[in-house]
Amino acid sequence: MVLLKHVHVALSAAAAALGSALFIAFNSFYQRRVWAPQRDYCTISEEEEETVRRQVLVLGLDGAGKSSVLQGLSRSGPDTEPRTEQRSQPTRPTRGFNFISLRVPRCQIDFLEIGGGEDLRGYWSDYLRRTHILVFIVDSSDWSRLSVAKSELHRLLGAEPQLPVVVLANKQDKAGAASISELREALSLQSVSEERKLFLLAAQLDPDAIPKNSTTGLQSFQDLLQQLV
Ligand SMILES: Nc1nc2c(ncn2[C@@H]2O[C@H](COP(=O)(O)OP(=O)(O)OP(=O)(O)O)[C@@H](O)[C@H]2O)c(=O)[nH]1
Ligand SMILES: [Mg+2]
Repeated sequence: MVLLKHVHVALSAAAAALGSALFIAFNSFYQRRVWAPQRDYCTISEEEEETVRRQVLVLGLDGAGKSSVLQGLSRSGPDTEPRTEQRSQPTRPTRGFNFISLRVPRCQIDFLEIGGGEDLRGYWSDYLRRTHILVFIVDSSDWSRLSVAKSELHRLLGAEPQLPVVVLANKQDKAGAASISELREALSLQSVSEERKLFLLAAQLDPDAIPKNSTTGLQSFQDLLQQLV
């Protein structure tokens, strides 16, 4: 059993590594076609080729809402209301990685999610070095695992002391969800050095409520990232 578990973890790691390599190769090869919020696809002109690329690493425990956030970002432009036909699709646990690219003025932001399952968390820090911003997503209603989220977050903070961090307090729509001030305390954010750029934002991506209520927090999140990149 132990051997099988090791083989499984090794295979997951290999899949994540291979996935990342393919992701980089794919992006280099197809960098002339990127998704733009206001247009379906745009071809980058010579002038636009000076656009900088930034990587945002999206981490957090399994089920926190990482894939849902990426899906939400790819569905809504800067000021578009969610449309009925753009209802979110159910997400599945990410077993390796997941990515999207967003085009904002003068910048292409590559979002890379690594799955949050226990067997994948050990590989998170391998991806920090190439990252410009860390987004750490927390399920605000999952009180029983806030302490695990806290240790994982502080492990990452310790590994990259300079990296700007955005903590997204997701699932604010759920009954009993921790408030922003409760999360600041539960995640010990007050102990983080004042020199680090650290932000705590609320979000709610309830797949059933989104078409009715466009206040998901994703717009503020995207605006903040644009400021940081
Ligand atoms: N009520 C509610 N449900 C949410 C919210 N965000 C995500 N979910 C649901 O939470 C579940 C897990 O979301 P995912 O986006 O797959 O979570 P993940 O962080 O990508 O998980 P892994 O890929 O396993 O690491 C899905 O059923 C989502 O529909 C939210 O803000 N509110
Ligand atoms: Mg996922």
